[in-house]
Amino acid sequence: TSYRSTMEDPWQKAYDFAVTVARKAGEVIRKAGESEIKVSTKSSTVDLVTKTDERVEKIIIGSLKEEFGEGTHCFIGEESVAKGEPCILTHKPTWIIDPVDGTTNFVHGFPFVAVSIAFAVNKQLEFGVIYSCLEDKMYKARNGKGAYCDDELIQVSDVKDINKSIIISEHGTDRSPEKVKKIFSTMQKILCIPVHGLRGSGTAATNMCLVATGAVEAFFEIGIHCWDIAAGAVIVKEAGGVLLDVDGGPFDLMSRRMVSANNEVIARRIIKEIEIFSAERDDAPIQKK
Ligand SMILES: O=P(O)(O)O[C@H]1[C@H](O)[C@@H](O)[C@H](O)[C@H](O)[C@@H]1O
Ligand SMILES: [Mg+2]
Repeated sequence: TSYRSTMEDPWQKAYDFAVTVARKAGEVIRKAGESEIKVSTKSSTVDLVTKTDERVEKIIIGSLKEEFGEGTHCFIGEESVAKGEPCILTHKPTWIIDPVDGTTNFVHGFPFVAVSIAFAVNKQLEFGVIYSCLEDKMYKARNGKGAYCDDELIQVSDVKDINKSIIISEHGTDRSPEKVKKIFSTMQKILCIPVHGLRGSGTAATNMCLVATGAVEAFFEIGIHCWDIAAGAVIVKEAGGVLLDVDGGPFDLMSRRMVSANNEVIARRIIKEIEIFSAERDDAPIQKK
């Protein structure tokens, strides 16, 4: 089935609502950061989760269900998937949510924490909203309508010379020595091209906003999940940037890997240096126990 609305601008209401919900969620996160944070772990001892992640996801999904009806819209949320909900993108209108992107930052008071909400229909991303709640910056973009930070149009940098670039990557939460070795080997090669600098904010969502505003030229990572990058993908694209797979092929939201850049020249130059390692797809069938 293909989902279409008869209205001229079918998803404007959903887009506006997402901005309101993201702001509300960010306020909850900001307040929660003022008191003691209780930390648990998920896939590894450095994959952190807090009560706030779970609470904020419930608030976001609860508000969206109330507004758009249960049944008709689908939801992929980081904490719901952690609890066993499916992570499969269908043609149905689907919300892809990371309630707290940068949970480690949140726990430590490192000032980059974002709420990421994206919306896809017929497997195409329609819009993305990222609220960097400690900086109080609202990033948003709708397919074909430009990208904004606090209502100001944003644009990627026009640097084409890799020697004049800043590149972002992250280490992720899988610390198996072979993977860490590849991550650092890639970083070493990029640093020695040389580039002006290597950075990392600790959240994929914020990193993609930094590409979109032109503060950096590219952000790439293997091991991220669809909820980390779905909203950012629309924002980067609408700011004039490009998205590619780490092997140079087309970007695949569920593949756990991505290069986002200001242009294809920079993206392909980075791709030449990336040492690829495996990460199981987000939509891989769940292993029967
Ligand atoms: O788990 P949260 O939602 O904080 O998200 C992840 C970040 O977005 C990654 O870039 C980053 O590399 C980490 O994998 C981190 O887990
Ligand atoms: Mg995340």
